[in-house]
Amino acid sequence: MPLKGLKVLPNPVFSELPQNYRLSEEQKSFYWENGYLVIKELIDFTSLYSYKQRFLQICKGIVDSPVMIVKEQALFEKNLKPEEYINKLQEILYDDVFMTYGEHPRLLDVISQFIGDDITAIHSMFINKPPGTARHPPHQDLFYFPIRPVDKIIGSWTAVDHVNKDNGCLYVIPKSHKQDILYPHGDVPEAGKLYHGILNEETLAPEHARVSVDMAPGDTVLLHPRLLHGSGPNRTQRHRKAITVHFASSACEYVDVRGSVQERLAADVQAAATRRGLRVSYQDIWRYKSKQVKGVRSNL
Ligand SMILES: O=C(O)CCC(=O)C(=O)O
Ligand SMILES: [Fe+2]
Repeated sequence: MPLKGLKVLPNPVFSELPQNYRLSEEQKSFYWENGYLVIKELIDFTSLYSYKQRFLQICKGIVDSPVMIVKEQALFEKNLKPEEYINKLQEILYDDVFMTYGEHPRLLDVISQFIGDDITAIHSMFINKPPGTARHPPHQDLFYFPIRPVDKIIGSWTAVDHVNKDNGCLYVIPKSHKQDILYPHGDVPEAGKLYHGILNEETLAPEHARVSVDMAPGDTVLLHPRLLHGSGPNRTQRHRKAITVHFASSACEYVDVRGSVQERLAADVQAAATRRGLRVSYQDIWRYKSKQVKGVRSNL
């Protein structure tokens, strides 16, 4: 019988590694110059293990969790086990176990060295990427966020499994965040309906400008929200698990995206909410799904 309602206590003690992490000047300037920064072994194995376990418990339906489950349709149609077709879990900030990532003291210490001590987590996912998953086309995360200023938003993506080119690791286009351009995004070939990518991607930097980010479990890459990045298909028999949260300074503001390239997505998201009987603005949706993780909540 499923143990619905089983309460799994979060593990607030991260004993394997120190709770703080001081960045060097070189690391900080690498981030601002290139739009990304890899930090080796930032997250401890106890935490990573608890995220893997939580994912499997959710797949098996033995715990209650408020996360949103996203399936890869082509894999779902093959009658596989849930962990072989569930591509990702969204909105993980209010899950008892996954929330320990967005509130991880060592990660927040790093984040505060870029955006200050008042931090709101705005977007969150656990990504499974099972064997056979399609590519995630090149995109800019800022396309999704009705929040500015851009330099006060930062993404954190931690490898839970080993990730390399074969199982669809991330790639980045270094320095692409430096141009003050937010590209139009939409449906693109081979990416299914799950992901938006930049339209006319052939006009972007050539393939060889892409830098693959191979990572071991616990390694973490920080991403500037305007940086062009994506990931390849998973061509192996291994999963490619990762956990990711975007953070913004709580002093950021919601902005009106009408008249911008973000307008259509905002209208689609709002229309979907309206169909479910929710009369809320796009900004309200972002307000509901975000969470204060450090300091004082002000504008967001
Ligand atoms: O994990 C991936 O493959 C890509 C994740 C990503 O860039 C995103 O969801 O915005
Ligand atoms: Fe992304």
